[in-house]
Amino acid sequence: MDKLVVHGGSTIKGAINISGSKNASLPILAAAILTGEDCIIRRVPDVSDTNYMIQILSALGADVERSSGTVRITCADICDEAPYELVRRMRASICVMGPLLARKGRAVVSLPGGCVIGDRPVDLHLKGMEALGAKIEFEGGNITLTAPNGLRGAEMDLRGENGPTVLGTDNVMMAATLAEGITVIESAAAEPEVLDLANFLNAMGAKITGAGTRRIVIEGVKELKGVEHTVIPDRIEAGTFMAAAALVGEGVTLNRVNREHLKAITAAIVKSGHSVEFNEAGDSCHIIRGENLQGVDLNTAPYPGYPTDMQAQMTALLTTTPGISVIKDSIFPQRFMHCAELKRMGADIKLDHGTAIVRGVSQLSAAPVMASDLRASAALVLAGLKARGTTEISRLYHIDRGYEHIDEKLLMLGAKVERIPV
Ligand SMILES: CC(=O)N[C@H]1[C@@H](OP(=O)(O)OP(=O)(O)OC[C@H]2O[C@@H](n3ccc(=O)[nH]c3=O)[C@H](O)[C@@H]2O)O[C@H](CO)[C@@H](O)[C@@H]1O
Ligand SMILES: C=C(OP(=O)(O)O)C(=O)O
Repeated sequence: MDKLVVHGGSTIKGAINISGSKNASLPILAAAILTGEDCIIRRVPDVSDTNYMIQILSALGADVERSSGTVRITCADICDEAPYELVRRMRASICVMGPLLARKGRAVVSLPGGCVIGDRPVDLHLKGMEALGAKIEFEGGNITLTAPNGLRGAEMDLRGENGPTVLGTDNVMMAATLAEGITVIESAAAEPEVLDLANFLNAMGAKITGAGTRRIVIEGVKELKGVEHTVIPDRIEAGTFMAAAALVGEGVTLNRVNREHLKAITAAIVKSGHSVEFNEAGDSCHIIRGENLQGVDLNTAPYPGYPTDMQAQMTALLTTTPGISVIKDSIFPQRFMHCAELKRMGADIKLDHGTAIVRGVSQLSAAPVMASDLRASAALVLAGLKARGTTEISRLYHIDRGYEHIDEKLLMLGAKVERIPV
């Protein structure tokens, strides 16, 4: 369990490359199950979540090779039961369910448990699989789905109480690629990661239209083939470094980004008084810390709204932004574990039913803090960069789930950070 020591109070400057998206990579790696041919996936970030997904695929019988950012997967002969010991470590392992069911006619996957960011049910995933004709049974903490005669296309609405489901849309879309007939998903998630998965599946020979909108239509095909694909840039990693640049930057450039995917995050950072300039191609941006800053009100929403995965980091930025900011998380109303730790560093935050009311203070002070989840840990790193003194962040494995070599990237920008193996 490594620790990160952040010596606060210095500035960051320079340029870094943003990695491939963790949340696009995970379902794309799982989608390789849909074919017996070789899939080559590039820019897969070297983070523990993608490593777990690779371990799950290997345990299912896939032949997997990883060399830096490129992963080659061949699922010539695979079994249909995902091992609990691996699945329980990562909620996104649920994305093997759709591909296994479509390819093997049966899938056994552990029911994911609760999570520190809130309740994370899979009822919408199962609603979709049932609509495609799967029989579902629960036993011993596992879900068993069967469709011995194959899946059939169907129309369904996957809207939940808090909006669409990203991995639920991915799962059903993957299952429907090999179903007989046409599937229509209404109230689908429109996140860029869903579109990236659809592009991967279409390159494999699937017939998917409408991905990236609220209505996805999938015409089932008999089989899919191997393909090469490059994963989209990680918009949350980019947003996190944008927030760092806004907090303590002296001119920071982020390369390998996608302007379109960053609109809501850019708007929030600009509204709080900083400047974000993109190059003409929209794949690089330069952030200059502002002088006349103001609080902003945010509410997380499905894409193209403000992403819940950037809520904690923006909360950290706003702790030292003058004025009052009201931050609501409508997608995961309990996702405020970072606030207690930020308060230990001197932040003025009041929590009220899924809303954080942040009153900007002039300075944070370093403290030993504990990471509770992936984005909460990123928020603590940001606060540590800004704070006076040395902040020690324990349970760094949370941040290693989703940020590729974050300490090395911060060092490249001139931050004073040290990873201490414990
Ligand atoms: C690996 C990955 O890509 N993870 C992302 C994905 O998670 P994930 O796909 O698991 O999140 P969902 O989009 O499914 O969750 C959105 C909302 O729907 C609810 N819900 C979800 C499924 C379901 O069957 N029933 C139900 O009620 C959830 O509790 C939540 O309130 O999207 C989230 C929302 O953008 C992000 O925070 C996660 O980083
Ligand atoms: C919550 C996240 O991931 P996961 O859905 O895998 O827990 C995230 O990436 O912020």
